[in-house]
Amino acid sequence: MGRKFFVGGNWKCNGTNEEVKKIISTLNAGDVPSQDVVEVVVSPPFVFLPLTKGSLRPDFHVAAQNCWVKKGGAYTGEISAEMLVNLDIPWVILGHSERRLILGESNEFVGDKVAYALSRGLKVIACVGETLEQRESGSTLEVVAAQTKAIADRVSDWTNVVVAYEPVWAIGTGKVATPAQAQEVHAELRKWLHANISPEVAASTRIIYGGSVNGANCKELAAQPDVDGFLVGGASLKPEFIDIIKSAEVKKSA
Ligand SMILES: O=C(CO)COP(=O)(O)O
Repeated sequence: MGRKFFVGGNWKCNGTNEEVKKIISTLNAGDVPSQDVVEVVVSPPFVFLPLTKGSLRPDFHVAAQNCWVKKGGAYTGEISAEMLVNLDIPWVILGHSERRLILGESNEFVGDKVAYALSRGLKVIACVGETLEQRESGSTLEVVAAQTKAIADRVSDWTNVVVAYEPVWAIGTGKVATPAQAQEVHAELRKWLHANISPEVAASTRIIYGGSVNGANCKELAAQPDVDGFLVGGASLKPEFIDIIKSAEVKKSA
């Protein structure tokens, strides 16, 4: 089954109203491959979701960066999956390492969030990835498998899940994983899905890479057989995000 290339832009906690408008107008003017070739999803901070959704070109979609683990209610400061659905926001990023590590979200909590968001009809970009210490101690595969298992234990339909492999040591550091390093973990993750879920889910689930992706390194990464796209942080705020979207062409000609 063909996996459509996927490029997500995670704006994280950045931007003013004016800056967001500027980013959107750059994106809207960008010459990119068609939706048959690449799926593009940008993720502004919550407060800019309506502005972004209202002014972004229709072939690009919008994601929230997080949502609450269950139905909304007395949870001060949280945003529920229901609210995102109500605003017609189709996607949500869950389990980003910044939330796992800074806000203490456990594998189980992230798994619960993914399951709840999917149950409300959202599509999920579920993030996994090891720290430098974990990589150096040789436990990368064990860590990403445990993170993925906590999701798999709670989710039966993977149609609306994109897995983002984001090694923590590569995020915001300028220290991108080599194409071989990314390919190795992506292939292992796919093997894990094959063995623990099904051959169909392994073949059809997109596994995208995140961590210091930019306009210069994206093509080589995109050429790896198990790299199905990117989740881009810093460079998604810049015009080079368009070049990263264009790296989908590498797949088309492969
Ligand atoms: O965390 C990331 C995307 O979610 C990656 O961030 P950078 O591209 O800034 O390294």
